[in-house]
Amino acid sequence: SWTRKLQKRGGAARACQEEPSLTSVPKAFDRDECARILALFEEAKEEVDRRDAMGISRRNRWLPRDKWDSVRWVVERMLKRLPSLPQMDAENFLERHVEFVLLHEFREGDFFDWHVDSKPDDGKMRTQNVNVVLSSATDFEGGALQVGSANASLQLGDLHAYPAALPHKVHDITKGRRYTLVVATRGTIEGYWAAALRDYERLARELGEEHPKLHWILGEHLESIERPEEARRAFAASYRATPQKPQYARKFADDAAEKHAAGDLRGAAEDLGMATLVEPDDAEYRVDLGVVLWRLGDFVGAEEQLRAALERGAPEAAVRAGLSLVLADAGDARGAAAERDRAMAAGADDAAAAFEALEGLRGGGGT
Ligand SMILES: O=C(O)CCC(=O)C(=O)O
Ligand SMILES: [Fe+2]
Repeated sequence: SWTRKLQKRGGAARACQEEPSLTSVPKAFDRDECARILALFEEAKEEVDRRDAMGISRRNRWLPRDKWDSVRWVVERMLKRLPSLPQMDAENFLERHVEFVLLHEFREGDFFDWHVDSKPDDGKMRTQNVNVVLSSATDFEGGALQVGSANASLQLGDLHAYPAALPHKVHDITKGRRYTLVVATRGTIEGYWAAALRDYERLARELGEEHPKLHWILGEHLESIERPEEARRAFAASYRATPQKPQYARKFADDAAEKHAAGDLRGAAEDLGMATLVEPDDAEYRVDLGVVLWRLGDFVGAEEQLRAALERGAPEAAVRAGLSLVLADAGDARGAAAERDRAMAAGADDAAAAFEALEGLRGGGGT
């Protein structure tokens, strides 16, 4: 199935041109119009939305559906200025293509970390986000709206549209208040998810080292389209890009040790696989993974990990002892003998101890 996946990927036509991601119309609404839009929400209930784990801190006011007639003129303007939206009259558009109409308020200290508002399997078919800036640039500080790698302009009345599936974030607001109108639209656009995946891959590549969450978003997407191996790599890249990377790797290795002790070899191999992806240069995790793969009967994988461990400075006598057992089990008696000799030459006592410990594991017991 691996090769099939790879073929599918390689064979897919690649767009040679990047999708337009953020469309901006400066001053699409004048000062009075912005005030009128704000006033539409005067009676709406204020909801404090604080979800730390998701990087959300803001206030929401939802426009109830029975008040949607009052934003028809706003939607009309959007349709006129954004020709890429499905064109029809505003009433129909609201009826068919609008999921919700929302006012965002960000106060000092608020933020909205990297996220996407659309997933292929969420059943919502949310496509474009349409935002109107309802505060003057002098009313607040910070709060940049970053859409992919671009920053949207934040002048009063500016109109922005971008794919809901394109990672975006509102940077920390350091002063004042920042209001935006959010109109969530849905539709069916051919190629939407293919374009989204290209964006995820590009952003992970270009910004991922500074913004680990972009790898995470890519990983979740790959998971949802059933590409679990690639998803794991993306999650590992996310851990790798954080300052806590050694702790994450250690945690995976510790979990693996527990699973190994409990006889869950597959679980242990998976966790150690993550540890080696998060800390590719760590010799110890490779030794552990090599041993688990050997016990699982994956001799090719085991040899690969043990040799990689040697290259990264793992204790030679013990690791060559392991290699010798792996090669013996793989049916390579000559290779096994050669590694045994090298192990003994590197340190007879250490080699003997390693042989004993590993032979103990081989009995199928060990625990
Ligand atoms: O700038 C804003 O408040 C909008 C940000 C956002 O995440 C959205 O509209 O989906
Ligand atoms: Fe969003």
